[in-house]
Amino acid sequence: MNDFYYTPNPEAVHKIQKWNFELLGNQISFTTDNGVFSKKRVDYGSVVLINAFNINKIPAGKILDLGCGYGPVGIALAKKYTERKFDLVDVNNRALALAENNAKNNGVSAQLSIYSSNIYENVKENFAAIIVNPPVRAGKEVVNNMLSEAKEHLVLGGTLTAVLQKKQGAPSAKKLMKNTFGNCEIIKKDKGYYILESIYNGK
Ligand SMILES: C[S@@+](CC[C@H](N)C(=O)[O-])C[C@H]1O[C@@H](n2cnc3c(N)ncnc32)[C@H](O)[C@@H]1O
Repeated sequence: MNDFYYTPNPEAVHKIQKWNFELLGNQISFTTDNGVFSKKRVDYGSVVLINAFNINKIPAGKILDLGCGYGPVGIALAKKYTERKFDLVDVNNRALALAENNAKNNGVSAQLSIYSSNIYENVKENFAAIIVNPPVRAGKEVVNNMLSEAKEHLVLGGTLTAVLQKKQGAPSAKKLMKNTFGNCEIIKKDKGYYILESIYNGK
């Protein structure tokens, strides 16, 4: 059975769960299901990522939540930064339907465009920031493409912010980001999770 969270149509038997989680000072209600990533609580790496992301560092413009799952990153940021617009994309249709529903239930639908995309395939704009908790289980090629192709989808001064565990490839991801952008900083380390950030400076 296809029970992977990183495929378009997971076949896992549905098991809807509803719970609340506080992110950036807001109580957010989530509905999740089998066949999506981190269905019982917001992934710790995503929490560290959301908290480390600095909106004051980025230019004006939209933000891309790449591999949005059921939507915790984009929804938490939209709830806090009400003046911003976001695109949320994922390859998993079950996760996308949950993200739509979660956006509606938390009153942020108007700020979000949620659509299917295999990495950047259907992403047609350039963003002020791309934020990603990459699908390590989907393999290195997907993760590396998410990081290295980000450059083609950022406006000048835009940032790529990614979370990876040290033991799941953060050091090599840092090298890749440095090679691609000419810069990469570890902006936060927490329990083995590294938050990596590169700025697109036109080179
Ligand atoms: C580690 S999860 C993070 C999910 C969500 N951002 C969160 O914080 O819970 C990575 C996400 O990337 C998605 N993904 C996997 N392969 C993808 C691809 N080729 N293109 C777009 N998204 C993909 C998965 O379906 C999954 O939802």
